[in-house]
Amino acid sequence: MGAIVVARSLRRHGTTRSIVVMVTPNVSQRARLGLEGLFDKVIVVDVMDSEDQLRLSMLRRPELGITFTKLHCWTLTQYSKCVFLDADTLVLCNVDELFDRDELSAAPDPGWPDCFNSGVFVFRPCLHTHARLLEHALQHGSFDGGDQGLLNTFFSSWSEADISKHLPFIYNLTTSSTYTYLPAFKQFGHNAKIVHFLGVMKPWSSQGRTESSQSQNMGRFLTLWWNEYRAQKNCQPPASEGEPPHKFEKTQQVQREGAKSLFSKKLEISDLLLTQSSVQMEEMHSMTEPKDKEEEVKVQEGSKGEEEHHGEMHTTQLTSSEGDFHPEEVKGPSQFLPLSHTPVNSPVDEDMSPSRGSKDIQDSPLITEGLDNSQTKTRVSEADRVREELQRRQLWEAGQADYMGRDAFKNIKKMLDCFLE
Ligand SMILES: O=c1ccn([C@@H]2O[C@H](COP(=O)(O)OP(=O)(O)O[C@H]3O[C@H](CO)[C@@H](O)[C@H](O)[C@H]3O)[C@@H](O)[C@H]2O)c(=O)[nH]1
Ligand SMILES: [Mn+2]
Repeated sequence: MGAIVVARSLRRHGTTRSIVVMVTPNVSQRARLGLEGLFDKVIVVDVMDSEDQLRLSMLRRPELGITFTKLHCWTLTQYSKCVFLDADTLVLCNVDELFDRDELSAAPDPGWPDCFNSGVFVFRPCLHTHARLLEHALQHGSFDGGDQGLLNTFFSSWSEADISKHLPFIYNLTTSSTYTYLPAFKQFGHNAKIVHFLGVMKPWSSQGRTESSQSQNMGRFLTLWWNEYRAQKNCQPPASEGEPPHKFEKTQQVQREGAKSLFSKKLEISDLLLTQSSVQMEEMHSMTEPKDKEEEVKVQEGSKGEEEHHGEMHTTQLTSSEGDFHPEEVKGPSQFLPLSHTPVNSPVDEDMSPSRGSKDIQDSPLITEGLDNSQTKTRVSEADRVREELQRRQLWEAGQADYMGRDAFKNIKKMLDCFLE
């Protein structure tokens, strides 16, 4: 879903460069066909995993080991220069000027601004660099277990050597900036060129609940993301079904029909996902609905550049560790909780321990029809609990922690102690 949005948003803003996606072999044929309708090229690469579980667990993101797969981008030597975009980015305007930069250009990471964030970066494919990167990985590993730690120690002069390699933050505006530095976000946020939904909560996993100060800020980007995703549904199908793959149909009304039926439908996106009630789907719809005309995304007629490659491209990566992605089965904002990602680093108290929050539910099947009443109740209440945790995390991330209650210092300390042990 992320990769689709990246491609669509690049095209919407008239990129003249080729758009390429790297996928791993476990991405289904069907999903690849969907991607082929949008990307100039779908390139299959092997999974590379740092398998550095210790460091990744420090980051609380064990799933990020496979981001080593990104390193394959240096093998795309049919292109002379590329811009890598994470699959959780959304392009807000034409950013082709990024190709004026040189390797390795990237924006600061908001968590440690002397490191660059590896969700958006300019690089030059080169087999020699690729080999050196792998060698570096073997010798030194990655200090955070993911590609970002590795790339930062490899391109270690980034923070000091050449200011032209520092991309402005607006090329990689991470969503956390709304609560880490809200006044700056208010002052400069409207200049954003690429939004990056960094962190455990992704647009496709969010419930779209943005009641806090985030609602006017990130909620807007979330709306744009969903509009872009839904617009896409009307502009394929893939080449094999007759339609020119890159011809977009004019204007798309946001599709609403069908969303309610999601509840009883077993979706195959991942067995880590849990459907939610149709009532909440309705809520989600109203949250993501454009609030005013300005926010409405208009789909312009456009076509993929016919020119041959200019030796440059945008690239993004998609891997899927679980099951197939069937775009056509998703009718609107998804109502899924990414259980593997659930309450990672929000403060924990007795009732909210990660084991209760994720493991139990991970083990339970999807909510489906045909369960007897008591079973249904148990599972629904489990779903409620996970939902509650997710809401709590969102409030926490929006700077609205319940400091007097469950997010009290003693609970935070307990979690830190547990983490440090
Ligand atoms: O199952 C997965 C997981 C990741 N990815 C790709 O890898 C990227 C990075 O993962 P993401 O969840 O976006 O990581 P972030 O939350 O952005 O975390 C940070 O840390 C990661 C690990 O170092 C870096 O890759 C990111 O660029 C950096 O922003 C994704 O966008 C995808 O392109 C997949 O394709 N499939
Ligand atoms: Mn990312």
